[in-house]
Formats: sequence, structure tokens, C-alpha cells
Amino acid sequence: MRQAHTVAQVRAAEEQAIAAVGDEALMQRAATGLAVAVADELRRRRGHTYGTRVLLLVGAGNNGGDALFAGAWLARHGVAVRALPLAEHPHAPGLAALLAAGGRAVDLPGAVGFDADLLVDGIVGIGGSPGLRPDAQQAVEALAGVPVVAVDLPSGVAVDTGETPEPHVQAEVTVTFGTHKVATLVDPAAAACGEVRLVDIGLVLPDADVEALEAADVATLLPVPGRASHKYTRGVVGVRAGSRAYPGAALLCVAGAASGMAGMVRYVGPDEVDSRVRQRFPEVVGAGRVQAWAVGSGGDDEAAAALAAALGDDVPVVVDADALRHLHHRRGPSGLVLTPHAGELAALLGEPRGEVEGAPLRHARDAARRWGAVVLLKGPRTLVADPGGRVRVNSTGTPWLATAGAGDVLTGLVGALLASGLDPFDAASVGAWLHGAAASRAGRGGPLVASDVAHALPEIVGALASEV
Ligand SMILES: NC(=O)C1=CN([C@@H]2O[C@H](COP(=O)(O)OP(=O)(O)OC[C@H]3O[C@@H](n4cnc5c(N)ncnc54)[C@H](OP(=O)(O)O)[C@@H]3O)[C@@H](O)[C@H]2O)[C@@H](O)CC1
Ligand SMILES: Nc1ncnc2c1ncn2[C@@H]1O[C@H](COP(=O)(O)OP(=O)(O)O)[C@@H](O)[C@H]1O
Ligand SMILES: [K+]
Repeated sequence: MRQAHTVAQVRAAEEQAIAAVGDEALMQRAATGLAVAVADELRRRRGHTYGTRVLLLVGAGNNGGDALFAGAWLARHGVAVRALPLAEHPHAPGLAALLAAGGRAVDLPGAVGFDADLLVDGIVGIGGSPGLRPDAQQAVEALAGVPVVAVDLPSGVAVDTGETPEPHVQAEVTVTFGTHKVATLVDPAAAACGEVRLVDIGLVLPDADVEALEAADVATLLPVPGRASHKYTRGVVGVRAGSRAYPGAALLCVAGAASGMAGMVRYVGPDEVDSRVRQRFPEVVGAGRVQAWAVGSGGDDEAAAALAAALGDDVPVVVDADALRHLHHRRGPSGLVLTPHAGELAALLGEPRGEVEGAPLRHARDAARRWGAVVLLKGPRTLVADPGGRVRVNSTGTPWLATAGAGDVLTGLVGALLASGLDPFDAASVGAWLHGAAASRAGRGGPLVASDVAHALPEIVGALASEV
């Protein structure tokens, strides 16, 4: 599990670590990890480190100190290093170390003329407020085009929310210390991080509210049938999706539901859609008892009735697309998963879509609280929020997954995972992980259509199941 801690949690852990080993040792751990990452990036881009050129942007605090000590390490390893101070009194021991190692301080014209291979952004880290001060912004603009390695975080992002309300640095690589921060996992800030490298500096941290499942976590949560299982113990998922106008959504939602995670799939819908579903999926049966419902994908005008019928059963329900518009009442803390994309969540909350895209974490949490439901907010980095404020960020997938009908497959899959007995938070987050992994497998770096994702699901599940 990757966990993202808040600034307050990191500060508390830092205090403990400093009491144990001293602040200098802690900064040296961070700076050494940073220097190694910068050297790796230089080798990746230039093939070597000797004779390459690194420019440090150095703010007032310890973030600048990390950059300066890393610069000293690089200078000792044959890199030409210059530092552009963006504060009156940059970290004094760090600056002394850089100068002693042969580095030099420069002004902005000197920094631009230096023609650096890489910038190291040590303007601010977890002590920074969102945005860049004018001198920092001027430097970042003057040096635009030079690839950036950010120290701890890209300067200017909001650390604990992952929002980017103000100008900020856009990094190719972010070297973060001790733990992930919310901003390194959650968009839009995570998109400003580029590739994130975590450097262990020995912090002891509590459980975090924001986390990301990794393959091993998904393998542990996966409902795998045992010798004594039969189709009913594995769970029956019911699908009420598709409509006369959108019969394909029924097929895709059923394809997600029939990916093997539940013991049986029932479909309930208009007769002509039902016959197409049965033709395509001979294993699907009609109305009857279910352990979970998947409702709403392509539901059109029929979504309201489908939702009402599903909510009438006392089982978990995953609600997608058209059915989201008919969610008038809070259903209580258990059993409901909503799967909006940003536009649908904006409509649910009565806000512009841009507001949701700019602050997805806040809006997913708000909606989860308001509806007493697990909210799976789809996007490039899907979020799953529960009413208590816990959030999982999905780390799998590919931009090629932004294709019509992909969400319908996800709804069916989450329904099957609910039917198998996973709680709504696990069902939604495991579903998002499997869905993204299946898309990457199906596309192999290239384009895909939604049904390809459903076809690839059993292979992904099989690979995980064989690991446990
Ligand atoms: N925690 C840990 O375990 C470890 C932490 N470590 C490192 O320490 C970092 C935290 O250091 P930190 O506390 O000194 O704060 P930091 O991020 O350098 O910036 C604060 C200074 O910047 C200024 N400033 C504020 N906003 C600004 C803005 N928008 N634009 C420009 N300037 C702005 C403000 O100055 P002032 O307002 O006084 O001018 C303030 O003094 C952390 O991210 C990590 O890199 C590692 O070395 C070891 C382990
Ligand atoms: N840029 C992106 N990168 C990766 N995945 C994306 C991106 N945009 C959307 N997705 C994913 O693609 C799927 C699209 O679902 P959705 O918007 O419901 O489409 P539809 O309604 O056509 O089924 C979601 O799983 C979402 O997380
Ligand atoms: K930084």
C-alpha cells in the first residue's frame, strides 16, 4: 500500500526522527537520496553525469537545504552545479557545503546563461503555501523548457489537498521524502509531479487517510473461490443497465459483471435488450435474488425505475450514469457505490465541472459524506472516497481508457465484486485497479475499446490470484 500523509503527520514523525538521530542526519538522508535520483536522471537523459550541468533553485527553508546538500554531492561527482538563491538567507550549512564542493551561486541572468541540463526545484516543500512568489515565478518562467527534478514536491502545489490553485512548478521527476504526500498521489498536483520517487529517511508514520492499492494489496483483497464454493456462495450480481436507446451499455455492463468475480449474473431490462444480452452471454439468467445490483449505465429514461427497483432490495447497489440523476435520498452508510465522472459529479453537487476537476479529492469526499456512499470519481487518476473521509487513489490505467463504454464495464465489475462480498470501499477500489490494469493489458500501449477491457479482466485476475 502506498500511503499519503499530511504535513502535520510528517512534521510529527520528523520531530521523533530528529530526536533520535538529529536534524543533520535526516537532511543528509534526504539530500543523498535526492542526489542519486538527479544523477540517475542525468544518466537517463545524457548517458553520463561527468560534465553535465545542474542548476539549483533554492528557497528560504530546508527544502532549499536539501537541494544545496544534493548539489554538493553532485559537484563532488563531477557535475557542474550552480545555485540560484530565491531568498535572502538560503540554508547556510547547505550553501557552505555546495561552495566547498566547487559549486557557485549565480543571479538570474547567470542561471539562464548557465544552460543547465536539469533544474532542481528546492524553492519550497511541505513548508510552502500554494503558489510561487514573484522572484520564484520569474525564475521558473525564464528557465522554462529545462527539465525539473522537484525536491519533495513541485513548489507551489497545495500539499494536503492536491490542488493547484496558483502558479506552480511542473516537474519531470519528484523525489519525495519519508512518505507520499497527498499532492504526490492526487490530481491535479500529482500530474505536476511527473514520475514520483520515494526516498526512505526512516520516518515512523501512522496510518494515512489517503492511500493507493498496489498489486499485492489487490491480490490479498481479491475474492477467490475455494474448494467448497458454489455459484451462490460466490454471489449473484444483477444488472439493470442499458435501454432501448443504448443497448450496448447493457452488453458492456454485463461483460464487466461476467468477468468471473461473481458466481452468476442476472440481467433485467427491456425485452429487446434482454434478448441481445442472452444471445451474447448465454450464461446470463433473468430476474431473481441477487447479492448486489449494478444500475444505470446507458439507462436513459429507464434509469429512474431501474434505480428504484434496485434500491428496493436490501443489497449493495452500484449506481452509474443516468441513474445518478435520480439519487434523491441519502441511503445510509452502507451498501451504496456511486461511479460518476467529473461532469456527473458536478451535476450531482450543482457545481461547474471545472471546480470538480480542480479539486477532485474535496468533491469526492463531500459527495461521499452527503450521500453516505462510497464515491468512485472516474478520471485519469480515479478516486474512491468513503463517507468517513478515507480515500484510495487508483494507480493503474492508461489514457487510452478514455473511451466510450469503459465506465459501463467498470460498473458491472464493481457490482460483481460487491456481490462477492467485498465491502463497498474495497469493491470500488479493487474494481478500479483491475479495470485500469486490464485496460493497460488490452491496449499494450495502444488504443482499445471498452469490450477489450472486459476481455482482459480474467487474465489480470488470474495473474493476481496465482500470486497469493
Ligand atoms: N519533514 C521531514 O521529515 C524532512 C524535511 N526535509 C525537507 O524540509 C522541507 C520542509 O522545510 P521547511 O519547513 O523549512 O519549509 P520549506 O518547504 O523549505 O519552505 C518554507 C520556507 O519557504 C518560504 N515560503 C513559503 N511559501 C512560499 C512560496 N509560496 N514561495 C516561496 N517561498 C515560500 C517561507 O519563507 P518566508 O515566508 O520566511 O520567506 C518558508 O521559510 C521538506 O519539504 C523537505 O524538503 C528534509 O530535509 C528532511 C526530512
Ligand atoms: N485521461 C485518462 N486517463 C486514464 N483513464 C481515464 C482518462 N479519462 C478517463 N479515464 C477512465 O476511462 C473510463 C471512462 O468512463 P466513463 O467516463 O464512465 O465513460 P463511459 O460513460 O463512456 O463509459 C473511466 O474508468 C475513467 O477513469
Ligand atoms: K520543491
